[in-house]
Amino acid sequence: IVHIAALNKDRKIDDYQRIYNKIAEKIREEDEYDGYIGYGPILVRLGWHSSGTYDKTNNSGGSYGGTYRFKLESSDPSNNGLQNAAKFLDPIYKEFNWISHGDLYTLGAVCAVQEAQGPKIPWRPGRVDLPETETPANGRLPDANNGADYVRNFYARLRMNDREAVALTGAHCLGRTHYKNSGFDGPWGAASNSFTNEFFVNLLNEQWKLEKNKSGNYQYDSPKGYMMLKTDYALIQDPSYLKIVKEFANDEASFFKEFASSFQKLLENGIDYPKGAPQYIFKTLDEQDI
Ligand code: HEM
Ligand SMILES: NC(=O)CCn1cnc2ccccc21
Repeated sequence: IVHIAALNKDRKIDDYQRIYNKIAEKIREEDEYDGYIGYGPILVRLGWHSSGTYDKTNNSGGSYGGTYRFKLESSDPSNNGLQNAAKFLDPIYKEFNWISHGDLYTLGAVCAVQEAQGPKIPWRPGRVDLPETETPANGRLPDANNGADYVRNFYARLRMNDREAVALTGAHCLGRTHYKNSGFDGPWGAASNSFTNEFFVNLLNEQWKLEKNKSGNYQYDSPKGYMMLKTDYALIQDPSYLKIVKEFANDEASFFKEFASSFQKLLENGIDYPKGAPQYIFKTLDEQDI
């Protein structure tokens, strides 16, 4: 399968910055969502899940076709709860319906990371809406009840190495798990809407206890009320992953650098960008004094 980015000569950076600002202002405005966490974390998850269906073996899935908009994909149990992110973006799509769904979902995730004081994520437009027939089957997104070998194999399908895998999972500094969505709960402690390296600091510094939760799933809990999935905890069980966790816990700048490149790679998996395709780095609201 080949997906070529469509170059749209009529649209320049300020067109996309306008959409970025609309999303950023709406995140700022609707701050009460999910116990005042806000919409940032779930917008990041929507961009990740619409990209995480990618399979390098046949270059299928991924963000290009915007197929999350079809029932088959949005009703995947792995996508429970993401409807809230899609509903958040609906009015913005109606106002700027010249943008493709794939570009909107990924732009929303980039905006959410940057507005949470995370790193700048370079972004390229050109995804093209594909028909429902192109929707990938359910089951391509990862299952949290697994260890390091599963995590390594899963990320390999997305062309990610150990360093990229650890960096990407660092996005679990944002938001929280919800029983009704995934059968995991917590953290009772501070769920965050700021993008930091805390996920790695917590992994190394907290005492973790494997517990069976009320849904019958196993998760690691800490005295401070933090939680980790088994796939999170795997990052300190595996020697190669552990080395990288320590680096990112001690050097937030190196985490930010690796996250930015890995997240752009994740959001662009499966897309061929022609020579001269534009790449944008958006300004935050703060940088524009908005
Ligand atoms: C092995 C890989 C991964 C597994 C098994 C996993 C699993 C999960 C689960 C079970 C939740 C809770 C969903 C809910 O109950 O609402 C969650 C939330 C989240 N995930 Fe992951 N995840 C993985 C990788 C990633 C990656 C690569 C990113 C982004 C780069 C990411 C970003 C997020 C965010 C931001 C949330 C919070 C959403 C919210 O607060 O509503 N995750 N993840
Ligand atoms: N600070 C916390 O205990 C929550 C961090 N956290 C750990 N694994 C997660 C998975 C999804 C969202 C937040 C997560």
